[in-house]
Amino acid sequence: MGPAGTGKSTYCATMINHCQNIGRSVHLMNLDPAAEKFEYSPSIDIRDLITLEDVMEELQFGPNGGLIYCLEFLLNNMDWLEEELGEYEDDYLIIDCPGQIELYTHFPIMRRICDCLQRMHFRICGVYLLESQFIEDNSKFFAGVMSAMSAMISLEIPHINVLSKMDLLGKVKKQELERYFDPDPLLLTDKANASMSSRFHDLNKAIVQLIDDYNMVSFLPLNITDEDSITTIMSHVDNALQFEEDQEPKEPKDTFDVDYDE
Ligand SMILES: Nc1nc2c(ncn2[C@@H]2O[C@H](COP(=O)(O)OP(=O)(O)OP(=O)(O)O)[C@@H](O)[C@H]2O)c(=O)[nH]1
Repeated sequence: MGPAGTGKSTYCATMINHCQNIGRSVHLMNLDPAAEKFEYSPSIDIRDLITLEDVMEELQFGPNGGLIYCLEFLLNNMDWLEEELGEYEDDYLIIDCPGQIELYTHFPIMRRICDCLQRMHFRICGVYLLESQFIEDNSKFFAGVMSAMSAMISLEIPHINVLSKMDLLGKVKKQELERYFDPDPLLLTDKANASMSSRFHDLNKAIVQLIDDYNMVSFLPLNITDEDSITTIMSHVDNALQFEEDQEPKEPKDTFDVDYDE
């Protein structure tokens, strides 16, 4: 998951490549009805069920409304997904999600998709990508972290934050960068305060406190050409999936239905 253009499809391709190299059986599932091309062709593809282009053309929806419609359509046709998933019981699926963050933050759509997958006994781990450039601007970083936190809270699945496109961060000093991998909340607040009017200092402090309470300020760096960073992310995903396996089986909560026409 993650905002548009943050590198989700590239992440998926990198991870699939890595999994294939270490001999894991892995497949790509595409949940973006507007996706155009992939490095690996998806084994399961929402576009086989519905495409954004068709919805926009036939129902005269705009791109965002159309996307919501497509995912609602998927939710109303989960037997299609169940059938597609039938043959992948013991394999890893990497799910490439759309970049509209409202799907994770306030629409319950992704939550309901996760609930359905859990009912089918899949264990799920969320990986949320933010671009490394976010750390060059503190307020941008806060906004990104809060969108990641919002996704974590609404999906209620193990959640890993990843900083993508690390190769583009040439100019940032190493020590400054490390601050974001295991950040000190006080330093983050000071840095934000330094560039903002004193009117916002209490707000900055409260935000940093909140994101620190949820342990959301920690990020794993992803450099797609660096095997170590890929292996580290993979091992966090493995730990999260193992954690899920060790939990008592739980009946996922039913989320409320929303009438989008209204
Ligand atoms: N330099 C650099 N570019 C990257 C990296 N990852 C992705 N990109 C580029 O960023 C652009 C967007 O990458 P995608 O992987 O398509 O991003 P996405 O999040 O799937 O995009 P949407 O599905 O449109 O939201 C592409 O031009 C990629 O080549 C990276 O690690 N480094």
